[in-house]
Amino acid sequence: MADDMLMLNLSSDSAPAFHTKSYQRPTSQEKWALKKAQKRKYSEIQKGLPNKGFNGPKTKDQHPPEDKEEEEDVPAHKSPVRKPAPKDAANALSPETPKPAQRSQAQPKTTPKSKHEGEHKGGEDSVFIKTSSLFRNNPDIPDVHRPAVTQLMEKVFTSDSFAELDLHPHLVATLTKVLNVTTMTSVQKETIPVLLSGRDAVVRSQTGSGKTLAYGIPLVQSLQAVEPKIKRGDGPLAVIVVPTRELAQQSFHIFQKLLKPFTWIVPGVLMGGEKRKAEKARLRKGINILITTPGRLVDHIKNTLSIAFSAVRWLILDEADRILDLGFEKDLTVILNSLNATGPPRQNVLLSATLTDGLSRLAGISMKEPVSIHVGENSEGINEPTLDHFAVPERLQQHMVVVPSKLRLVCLAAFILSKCKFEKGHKIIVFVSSCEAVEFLLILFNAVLSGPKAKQQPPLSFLRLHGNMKQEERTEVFQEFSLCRTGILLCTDVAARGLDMPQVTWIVQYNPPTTPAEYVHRVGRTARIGAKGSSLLFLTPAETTYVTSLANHNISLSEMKMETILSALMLDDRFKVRGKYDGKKSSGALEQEVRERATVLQTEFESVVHNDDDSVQAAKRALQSFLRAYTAYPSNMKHIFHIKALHLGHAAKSFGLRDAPQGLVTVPAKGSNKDKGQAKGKRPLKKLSTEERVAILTRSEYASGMDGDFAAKKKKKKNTQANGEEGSVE
Ligand SMILES: Nc1ncnc2c1ncn2[C@@H]1O[C@H](COP(=O)(O)OP(=O)(O)OP(=O)(O)O)[C@@H](O)[C@H]1O
Repeated sequence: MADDMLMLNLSSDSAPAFHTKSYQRPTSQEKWALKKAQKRKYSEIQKGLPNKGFNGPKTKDQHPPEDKEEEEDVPAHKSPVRKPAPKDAANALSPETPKPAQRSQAQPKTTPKSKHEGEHKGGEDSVFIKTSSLFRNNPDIPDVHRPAVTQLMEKVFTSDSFAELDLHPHLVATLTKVLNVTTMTSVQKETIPVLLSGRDAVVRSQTGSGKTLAYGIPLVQSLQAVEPKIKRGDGPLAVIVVPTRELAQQSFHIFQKLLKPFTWIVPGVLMGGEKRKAEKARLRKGINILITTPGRLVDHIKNTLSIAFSAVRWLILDEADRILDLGFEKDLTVILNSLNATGPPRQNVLLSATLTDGLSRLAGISMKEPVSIHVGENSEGINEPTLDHFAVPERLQQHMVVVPSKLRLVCLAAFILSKCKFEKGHKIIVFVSSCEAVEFLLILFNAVLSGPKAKQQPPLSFLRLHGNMKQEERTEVFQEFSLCRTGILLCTDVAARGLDMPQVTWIVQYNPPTTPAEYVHRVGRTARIGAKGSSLLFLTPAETTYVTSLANHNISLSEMKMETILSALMLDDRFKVRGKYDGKKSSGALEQEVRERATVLQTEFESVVHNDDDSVQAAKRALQSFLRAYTAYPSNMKHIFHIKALHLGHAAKSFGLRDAPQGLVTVPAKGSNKDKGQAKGKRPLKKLSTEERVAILTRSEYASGMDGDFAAKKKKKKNTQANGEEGSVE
């Protein structure tokens, strides 16, 4: 999520604490694993091998191996030598910031410099590695209650061909030759005749069932038949609103293909991140099928004189429930007011895999007796009337795993290794709750799982996609991941809706989504159009009732065991502690060895994070953004996801931090530069209602990528008006 909505003041005084008292000592095996990792790291450095990690000099908390000291898993507030850290994550979001003077007093206490500095002499190249016990002090993993669920089934394909419809022969030929489709999917069979008859429609069918062509085909059929022939100069006859830039691009490419035989109809796309001047020029020339993200369309409605809606006959809201959502409410009102002010009678179409009747009635789109098309039916073949029950693809295998916070990072890494290193042909999307966490994981995984030490040829390929990236990069990544056969995409919910990336085999939800609908869309990036696919949802022991919440929407998950996932580390000799596993050991010994290897991996992550101050700060930012996102669960989910239930120290561990950082706050330090820009009109997150928070987070994630920076726009507008350019934002 965009950083700018919060005012952060991440204190940098996070020198790892050295506890003088043990809270609970690691087991001898864990010590062994630690020693092994330390020894290896030390000898690597002695040999002059490059240190793994982010660039930058070694920090002063690197000490010779003889100085090593196992970091105990002492809850922050039990440390006898430092200023008490917040007991829980909720406190970490408290706006109380230690005053600089207080901080400097606290500093010597947190790092017993004198002791280590002495021993550090002559140890320029040496390293001190600490890791806390990963397998101690974790909450018990409860038995997960999985209520019986009748999964809704939707038949994807029919045996009916497009040729049976009353379509222009060139359109049918294009479907066959250019788009390689001959028989209709269920949603297409039900929707195309309705739309060809001129009716409004509310369409719901599972993800990856062909909804784009379900509205695209009748739209093109109807526009190509308009007499006299449509001219560019007629302007938009159809407006298609989608929530993200990538989806806008994807839909635009489909229309380019569909319109091949009808060259006089011009499609065009408007979206944030593109040059407005170029878009305005295209609008002036004429776009007949306008595909757009809401924010950018509003931008043009307000600022582009050449945009006119007098000819609009179609309004299509793809991913309609997202567009009607809190975050886009205002934009949609502006769009509808503008469309309603002028033009002929309009055909309105709303589509989504998770559209509920209530929502479509709320739309305020003055639909004329819309036809409800719901492809879903239950296993008895009866149409399901309760519309907050969602269908997921039949060949999607859904799993969940319960992982204590401290083990989340190693468990995710082990899962990725198991699929992408030890099995072949996997293409994975990992959903994470914030842009900062995506950035952080990308750097960390590239350093540890994919770096030269991984000795993997070709190396694991990690990509990332989120709303804070530049548009060119977003487009590049989207295309690259769409085309690649294997790889891992780390992303936020910006990639959750509508994107059709072929051959994705696994969807991992590292952070659970805020609504069951978002769950459905995320997992829907795999198992599309009748293909197989799998998904894995990470939950902490405190979050397992989420399974019941999903069951209430007819979503059923099977459980995967964390130990099974971690056991993939046995295949990777990089993490071995006591030599090659011979496969004849007892299950107890195996379990122990898996734990040791997990500890070695965590140690690697922590040493990368603590390699320099920049990376520590990146980890803290990621942690902070994770905590912030955690506050955004709606009130009906707070019994499952409550910030107060998080253990800050354990959460910090999942970001490779050895300690719970202090001073994570939501208001700026007085006098900071950020303060000046952000204090205006922006309140600390903590003071917002949950509804407002959800709206901001949703909007910031989706909109950060699509409607540009309104402040910048306003400023520019002022400048250009001063320069005599009427109404221009360019
Ligand atoms: N009749 C068809 N036969 C074969 N493939 C089809 C057919 N119609 C669409 N497809 C393909 O199915 C895939 C999914 O289509 P589409 O993206 O329109 O699904 P969707 O229902 O809109 O999914 P989501 O709900 O995730 O947005 C696309 O690759 C598309 O080319």
